[in-house]
Amino acid sequence: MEFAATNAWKEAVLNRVIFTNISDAADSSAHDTVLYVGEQVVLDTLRRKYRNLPRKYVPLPNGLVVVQSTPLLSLGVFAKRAFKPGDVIVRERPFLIAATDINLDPSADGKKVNPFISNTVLGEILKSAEKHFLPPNRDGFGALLTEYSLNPVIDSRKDIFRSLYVLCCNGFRIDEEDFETSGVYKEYRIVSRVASRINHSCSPNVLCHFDEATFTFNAVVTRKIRIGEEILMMYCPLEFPRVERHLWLLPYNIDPCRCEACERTDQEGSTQKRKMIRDFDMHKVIELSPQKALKELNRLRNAIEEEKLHFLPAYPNVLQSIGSLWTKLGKSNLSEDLQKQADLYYGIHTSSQVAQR
Ligand SMILES: C[S@@+](CC[C@H](N)C(=O)[O-])C[C@H]1O[C@@H](n2cnc3c(N)ncnc32)[C@H](O)[C@@H]1O
Repeated sequence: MEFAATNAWKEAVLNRVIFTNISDAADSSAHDTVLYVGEQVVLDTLRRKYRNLPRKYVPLPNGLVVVQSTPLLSLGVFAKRAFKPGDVIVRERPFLIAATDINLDPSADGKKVNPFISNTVLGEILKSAEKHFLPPNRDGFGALLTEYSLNPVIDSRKDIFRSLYVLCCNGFRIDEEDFETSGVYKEYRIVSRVASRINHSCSPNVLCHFDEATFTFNAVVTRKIRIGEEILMMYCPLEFPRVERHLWLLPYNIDPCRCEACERTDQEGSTQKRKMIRDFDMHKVIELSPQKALKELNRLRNAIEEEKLHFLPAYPNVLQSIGSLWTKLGKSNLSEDLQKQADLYYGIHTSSQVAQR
């Protein structure tokens, strides 16, 4: 259902779009001066949970990554040095957080009812919202709409759809539970300068999360990254064969996925491994003899490592289980390293409320 975009209505929704008016170049003293135009409910709820919101954050040193052209499509983010699992490679405050699922009906005077506002209305709102941006953020936001995302429909109504398209294509989704708001919001999308350029891979090397307390977006390394390698995240669940992944990826304008895992010739082998990872039953393993259990767990571990799916929560579980079995078999020396590695990956997960595209 389309709503007439009355001014009052637009105003009501505009108040539900958050801007972090801080430039990327800001030094730490400037973090106190973050100015939010708009939604108070979110901030008030978060303030009850965290004192001094938004907290200062420790910016990463400059020059860890660079945005440049990628064989995948248009631009991507690349490592300027080597990284190891657990390293934070991107940390930044988004310059836009917008509710993309808003339960408001203009005819009901801004109170509840219809689940979605129309794209035209949201597009118009975002367009007017841009006026509030600091100049560097406005430029950063504008630069996100590169030729890769233009299509005839967008092109013909560029003025309205431009911002909306950036939000959909370059934004990360964070759900209501991440914000712990009660009330009207179900979903937000956040847009930032570097992270919004991170492309998708079916064998990703970072896990992304949004940290509420500092209002920062973070990308944590999940497997070794070489200098010059592209930083890649997942846009969809990955324990599925290529055909299924490609269906998941269509809404992200990825058709087809050109990542290393999808370009590999041995798709049959990959499909078998991913199915095994998806269907693996840890409970059944417990019933096996230690030797048999070890064999099964090592099969799972190898499949995860060969498919480069180290980000999966199952990975530290399997490392820890193999370690416990070695201890049981009297070889605690073998289990120590595994436990260390498992702890590292548990750490990566607990710090990560995963942000999705
Ligand atoms: C969030 S943007 C990533 C940055 C984008 N490449 C740019 O130049 O701004 C997502 C878009 O990048 C492209 N993309 C990302 N990962 C891809 C992949 N694995 N294969 C093909 N295209 C991809 C798609 O067009 C997708 O809609």
